[in-house]
Order: sequence, then structure tokens, then C-alpha cells
Amino acid sequence: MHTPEKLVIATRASRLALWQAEHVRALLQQRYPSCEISLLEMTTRGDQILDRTLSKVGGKGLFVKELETALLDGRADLAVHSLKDVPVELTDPFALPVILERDDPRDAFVSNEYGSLADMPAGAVVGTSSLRRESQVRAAYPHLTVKPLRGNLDTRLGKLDRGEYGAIILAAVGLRRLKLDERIRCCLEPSESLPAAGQGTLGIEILAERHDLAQWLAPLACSKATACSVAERAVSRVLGGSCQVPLAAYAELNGDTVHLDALVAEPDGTVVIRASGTAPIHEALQMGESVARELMAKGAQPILARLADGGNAAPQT
Ligand SMILES: NCc1[nH]cc(CCC(=O)O)c1CC(=O)O
Repeated sequence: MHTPEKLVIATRASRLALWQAEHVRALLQQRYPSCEISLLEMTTRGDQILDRTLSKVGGKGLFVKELETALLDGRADLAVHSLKDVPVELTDPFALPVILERDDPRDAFVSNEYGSLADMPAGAVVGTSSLRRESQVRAAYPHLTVKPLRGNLDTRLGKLDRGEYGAIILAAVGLRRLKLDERIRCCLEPSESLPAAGQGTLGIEILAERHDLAQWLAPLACSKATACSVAERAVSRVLGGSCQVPLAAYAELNGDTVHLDALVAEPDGTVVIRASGTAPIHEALQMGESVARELMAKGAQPILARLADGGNAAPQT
């Protein structure tokens, strides 16, 4: 069989992104031992803007765009992304043919003082720059104060350690990948903090015309994670994943059945609209779309419309 001789993987230069790219490199190397595989490290706009809340700076696929230019001009063959950061509508020459097996999708509670959100006293400060996390924290713990928190993982942990926050909320998977598990005081179950669409999942982006490449990458795909991400991303797509909005969508597989929970909330936590659905794998897309329509019917529209005014397209962290 014809196999690849040389592959270049475009990646952001953060430690987490590098771990993820190395992970994909190792999987490919195992499968294609004679292939020469290298990483092309890039700094994206999302990495440069550290002083403002991501949802405020907007910009479609802040973490994705520069990597796409490397695919376009041939400097790289594939780009590895946290699926959560990938816009739901990939524009024309690009495709996302491979969704890898999902890791832990949960949010993690990190603190030097407290064991959980429930332990925190009135007025204590929780750091997160995600409207999704903020709205859920504020809905369940209205006595806590939520403040924005930006930067890569090390920066965020540094701000916590300097006492700027009583606790911060991060994706558990990011901490695990950087061997920072010991910082996790507890994981927030989906019932307490419903994850973002695609959280804990990696996707591989290529130029759609590279059919050879798509075939070489195909063995890395996980059909279960793919079904879940199809359902979750359908919600974001229907609701305008391009809006900066507190939106969560989390699917699980039970045998051949996909179960999906989704919510849209006011950032201040005063309104949380929920919907869920269940369907066989092959109907994951339609089920996701109908869950999204149910959210709309229950009043998601005014929240979305108001938040959409501020800009387009922040990643739904
Ligand atoms: N918001 C940025 C981002 N994008 C992906 C991850 C972690 C990896 C993942 O969720 O798959 C993170 C960090 C975080 O949310 O704490």
C-alpha cells in the first residue's frame, strides 16, 4: 500500500497544543514507521491576545486561522485542534475528516484554598473567561463573584497562585495532558457544569482536496467520539455557533444510542434554558438540530440575539 513519506503537522506553540500535536504525531508514527513527521509551531492571534476576555475580542476561529494559512500555502499537511476551538462551519477548502477518541470532557475546579465551589464563601472570586462556565457558576452559586481569566494554562495557574482568584475553572483534560492533575481539587460533573461542544476531543483539519491524506488519517478516527461531536456541534451550528454565547452541548454514547444535553444561559445565571434528546447514532445530526430548535422554542433567541450584538464568533469555551 502507498503510505506517506513526509507529513508536517501545524500546531499552536502553547504547551497544551504541542502535547496534542505530539500525540497525533506518535499515533501516525506508530502506523507509518518510515514516515518523516515534523511539527510546525505557530503563534495564533488567540495566543497573542491575553489581556481581554476572548468573547470580547471575537474573531472567527481565533486559534484556527493561522494554522489554516499553513495548510493553504503547503507548509503543513494537517493541523491538530482542540475541537472546542474549531468553528462549526469550516469554510470551503478545509475539512475536518478525523475526530479522535474523546478524553475527559469535564470542567475542573482548581484552588489552593477551597475543595469545591460549594465550599466558597460569599464574595469569593472564581476566575473564568468562558461565558458558559460563568453562567453555570452564577446560576448555582449566585453569592460568588466571577472575574475574567485569560492566558494559556500556565499563565492562568500563575494568576491563581498569586491570589488574584480564590479558584479557577479549566478543562480537566488540559491539566491532565500537562501532568498538572494534582492541581485539580474536583471535577465538575456535567450536571453541575455542562461541557462545551467538543471539549476533551481532538480534531484533525486538512485541505478537503487531499483525499490521499484523508485515507492515511482515517484509522485515527473514533466513531463514538465522531457521533457525539456531530450531535454537539449541530446544536452550536443551529444556534449560530458564531455568536458569543453561553452555550453548552454534551453528548454521551450508550451502546448505539446518543444522548445529548444542551443549554443556553444568561451570563449572569438568572436564566438557564435546557433541552435534551436521544437518538440512534445515525440520527445524531438531526437529533442535535432538534435539541437546538427546542432551546430556541424555550426562549434562547433573545439571549442569543442580544449577545450577538457584541461581535461574532468567539470559541465556546
Ligand atoms: N478555552 C481554550 C481551550 N481550548 C481547549 C482547551 C482544553 C482542551 C479541550 O477542552 O479539549 C482549552 C482550555 C480550557 O478550556 O481550560
